[in-house]
Amino acid sequence: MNALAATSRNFKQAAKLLGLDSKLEKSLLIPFREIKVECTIPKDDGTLASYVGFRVQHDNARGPMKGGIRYHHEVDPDEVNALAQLMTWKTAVANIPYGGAKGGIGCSPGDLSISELERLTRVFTQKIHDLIGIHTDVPAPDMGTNAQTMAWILDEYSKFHGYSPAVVTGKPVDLGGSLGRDAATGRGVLFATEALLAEHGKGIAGQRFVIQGFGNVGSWAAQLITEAGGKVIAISDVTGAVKNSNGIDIAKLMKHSAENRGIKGFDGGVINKDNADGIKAKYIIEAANHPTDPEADEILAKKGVLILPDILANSGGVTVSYFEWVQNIQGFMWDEEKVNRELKTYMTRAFRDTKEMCRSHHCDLRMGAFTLGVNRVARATVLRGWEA
Ligand SMILES: NC(=O)C1=CN([C@@H]2O[C@H](COP(=O)(O)OP(=O)(O)OC[C@H]3O[C@@H](n4cnc5c(N)ncnc54)[C@H](O)[C@@H]3O)[C@@H](O)[C@H]2O)C=CC1
Ligand SMILES: O=C(O)CCC(=O)C(=O)O
Repeated sequence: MNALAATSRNFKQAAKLLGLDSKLEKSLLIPFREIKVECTIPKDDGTLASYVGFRVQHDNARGPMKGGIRYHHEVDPDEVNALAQLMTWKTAVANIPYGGAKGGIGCSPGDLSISELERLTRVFTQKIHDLIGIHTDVPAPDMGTNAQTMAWILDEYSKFHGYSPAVVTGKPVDLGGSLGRDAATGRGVLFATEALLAEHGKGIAGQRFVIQGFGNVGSWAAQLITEAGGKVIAISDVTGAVKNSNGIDIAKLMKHSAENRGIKGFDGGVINKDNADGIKAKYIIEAANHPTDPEADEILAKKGVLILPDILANSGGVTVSYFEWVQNIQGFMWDEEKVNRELKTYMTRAFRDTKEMCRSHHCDLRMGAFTLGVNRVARATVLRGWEA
């Protein structure tokens, strides 16, 4: 099942549990705006190369649309649509005043030089600058993009609209980025995992963890879990996997990964209906977006595996993006301790609110988070008089 079909299926199930009116359900599902642009750049060797860039703005009932920009060869309209929709429910689960959006460019960032990436980012920004903005749509990093990408977007956007640091989040601290944003998604994963384990009378210390992906989110999660006393016994990325039942030395692996552009030697794979049955974990924390097929969800539920869903587990990134945007608008910088303290408050609250929906709708954590998010967006939509 493709990402959009799976996300829409989860949404429809939540709408049914909430008893939403069919017209409202339809209007919540259809994206506000879908943008597709051609981005042609001169390569370093003088030849021209064309790429397709997307930005899907899914919903703005609760505030400006918010979501990352992904550079990956598999980026396509369906995937960006699904990820934009997930952002709408995620910002509502986190209870931050945003809607949802997502963007991407179909490219292999590892095959482009830094100056080619800069030209591509600037051309993409030129094509979409009139459709994003501080109170309209605020991009951030996602897979294949980082703080430097945000700095280029900020600079290009500012040429058209004047200096506007709040137009992107996840930017370098020197340009108004928030302290703690780099680690925020991984730290939020730690806080959400602590909240889940506490429900079962457990803590991070002494637990064994397996992590798929070792970029921004995976490496920070590994580092913070280790600091909290957890044992990370296996990690995979696109280049391979490492395993050590005594616990992997994360600092050494980070150095190796930076020097070798990944962990080599093993083919990674996502969770799907073919491998879900082989999973022995008791808990799955979805630090990535949409890593589990609905078919795999069903298999894992039968096996009694508890899944902490993406729109809750990885909401720490967009939550600190919100703190960054607030700091930019106020022109006042928070210290890192305050960022991390507030993040913990937001993550714990999101977990508690999700559990409350699980209890009142007799559903699992994924449906708890979906009903929570969808209900908040539905209420805002009705209050604004948009449902008819
Ligand atoms: N960066 C952020 O703040 C947030 C990211 N996310 C999600 O987290 C996930 C990771 O994002 P980032 O860490 O930012 O990206 P990144 O580009 O920094 O790292 C991605 C990592 O995933 C690995 N990977 C890709 N395909 C894989 C596969 N099939 N098996 C094993 N590993 C694989 C890559 O080798 C790399 O280590 C994405 O799904 C993203 O949408 C969610 C919330 C916020
Ligand atoms: O920080 C943000 O605004 C968005 C992060 C993101 O793309 C995500 O949560 O999937």
